[in-house]
Amino acid sequence: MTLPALIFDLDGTLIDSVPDIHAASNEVLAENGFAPLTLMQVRGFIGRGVPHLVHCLLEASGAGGDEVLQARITAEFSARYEGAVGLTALFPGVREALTAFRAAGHPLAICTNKPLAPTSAVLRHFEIEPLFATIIGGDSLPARKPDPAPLLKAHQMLGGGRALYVGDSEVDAETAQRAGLPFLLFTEGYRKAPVSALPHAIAFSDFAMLPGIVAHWPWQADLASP
Ligand SMILES: O=C(O)COP(=O)(O)O
Repeated sequence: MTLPALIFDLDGTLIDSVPDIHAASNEVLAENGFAPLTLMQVRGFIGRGVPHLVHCLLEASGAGGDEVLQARITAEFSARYEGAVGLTALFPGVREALTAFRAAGHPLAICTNKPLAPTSAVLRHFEIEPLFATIIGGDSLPARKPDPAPLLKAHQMLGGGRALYVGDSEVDAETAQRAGLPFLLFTEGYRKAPVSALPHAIAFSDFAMLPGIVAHWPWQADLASP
């Protein structure tokens, strides 16, 4: 019997990327004459893709609503951030959990709102890209999460069937709900609301717990799974 597919969000779930995103944001803001923002401010802007991040950067800098500026800063941020991985870390236990899932035969995928180029760069940096059969980025489809289309596409690319989505945020919880997949909430990521406010099947704080959770998943009782 095929083992369940596991689909992962990236930022705030597998990787702690805020320091690099914060640094690239402040460099681009400085080049355009704006003051730096705090790490926690930028952390709150992550999860809905680069255009949303840049929109929030400009709003917080008192320059929202300028579409020409938005387009320029989006291009400048993308160029600066792509390949900026030096301050990014895998969350503890991620490499071990992913390696164990792959060795056991679980089909693995990523469904992130981060564009494909920086996604691939960071996965190559940590030498984990070959573990994933499918990678859906924020620029893979016309729609981004919380639209369910990217998650449904990742699920389909893995052959459908039993699957779980693992993520850290409000966006991920809504996406899983709309796609009809059970959602596993990693509590140490970038969510803004309390755990209780996010619809989820189970919450976990340490990737060392994940193999046990998946191995004992109550599929029969899980009416949400397709
Ligand atoms: O907003 C982004 O660029 C990426 O966020 P995600 O990996 O949590 O989807």
